[in-house]
Amino acid sequence: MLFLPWSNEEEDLIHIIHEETFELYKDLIRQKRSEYVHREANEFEKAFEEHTERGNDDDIDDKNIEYDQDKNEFLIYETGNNEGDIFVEMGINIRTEKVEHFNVPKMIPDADYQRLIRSLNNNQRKYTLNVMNLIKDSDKQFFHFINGGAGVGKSTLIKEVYQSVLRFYNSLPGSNPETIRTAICAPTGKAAALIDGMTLHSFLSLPVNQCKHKLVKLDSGISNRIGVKLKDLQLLIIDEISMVGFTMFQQVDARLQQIMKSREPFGGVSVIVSGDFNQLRPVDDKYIFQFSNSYNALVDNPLSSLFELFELTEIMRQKDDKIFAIALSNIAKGMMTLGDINLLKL
Ligand SMILES: Nc1ncnc2c1ncn2[C@@H]1O[C@H](COP(=O)(O)OP(=O)(O)OP(=O)(O)O)[C@@H](O)[C@H]1O
Repeated sequence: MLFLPWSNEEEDLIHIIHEETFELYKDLIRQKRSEYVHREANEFEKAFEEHTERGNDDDIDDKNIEYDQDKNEFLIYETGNNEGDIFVEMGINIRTEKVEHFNVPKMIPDADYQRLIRSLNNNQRKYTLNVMNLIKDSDKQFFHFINGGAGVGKSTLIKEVYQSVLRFYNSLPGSNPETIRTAICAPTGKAAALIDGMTLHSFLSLPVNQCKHKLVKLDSGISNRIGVKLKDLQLLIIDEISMVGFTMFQQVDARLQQIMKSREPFGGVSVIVSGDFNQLRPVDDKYIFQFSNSYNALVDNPLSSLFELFELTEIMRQKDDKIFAIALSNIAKGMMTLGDINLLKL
């Protein structure tokens, strides 16, 4: 009935005998439905499961990233925090007129910033000072990985670091607040919204379809326009890194090299990544770092070997949330207590 055209809600939809109306218009309903529903929900689930199983069976050939010129797969997204191009995701080959859009970094009000800084715990504070010293005192590129279980304050920390770095850059004489010198991103729209950032796809115009393992080279005009916007980029912060797969991480590296016109890793841009590898894993891809249960990195990715590890351990969530976060952390370590089991049974 969803697909039956109507003009008066009361007469056409509410005060009717549904079975009779359906019988009367079933051909039209089926025809309209077929225009919108191409696959049933359970078919999607089945396809997704099959795809995941296949992905697990044969590991991705990471060397197989190709660079080619296929403009349809590569679009500059119109809005900040979207997940990508809906037409491309649906496999519809429509060229829509696009304009690149960057969220110009926004400083939070002074009072909020001071409150944020004052609320930091010791480790968060130490880490911030470390980053600020690196930013202020040298041009040396750095790569950090902030690791820690659920609720230890990783997102809070990177939001604060981003604000601190932004303030520093904006305080430099002659600085242009419209210039993007630091950016904060996440792999999904939801995660990006939580940190007031952009998706990696939007920010770096990455291809939506990760399965093809192709990074399409930017059209030179687009590349130049992005290059102008990002030419001063010095620090990229990425949250929820566990959801960024091996392939996507390489694409971030390649895209930054292309935009910054530099063969240095990540185009010479410093990178801070933050996440918990016991939480969500990448869709249809393997982790960028491989971890054993004891959190030791078994480095099999040249990019991951660049990263210095920083751990946050103190769970910052309040009351009930904190108990839940501890239970999650125990599960991740394979050390569940009876209390944890009972909590999850409720
Ligand atoms: N220093 C702090 N003082 C007080 N509360 C804090 C502090 N750091 C973080 N929090 C609070 O703890 C909670 C968890 O923080 P946050 O979301 O930053 O953790 P996370 O490690 O990113 O968690 P997850 O991995 O589950 O996303 C939030 O409610 C946050 O406001």
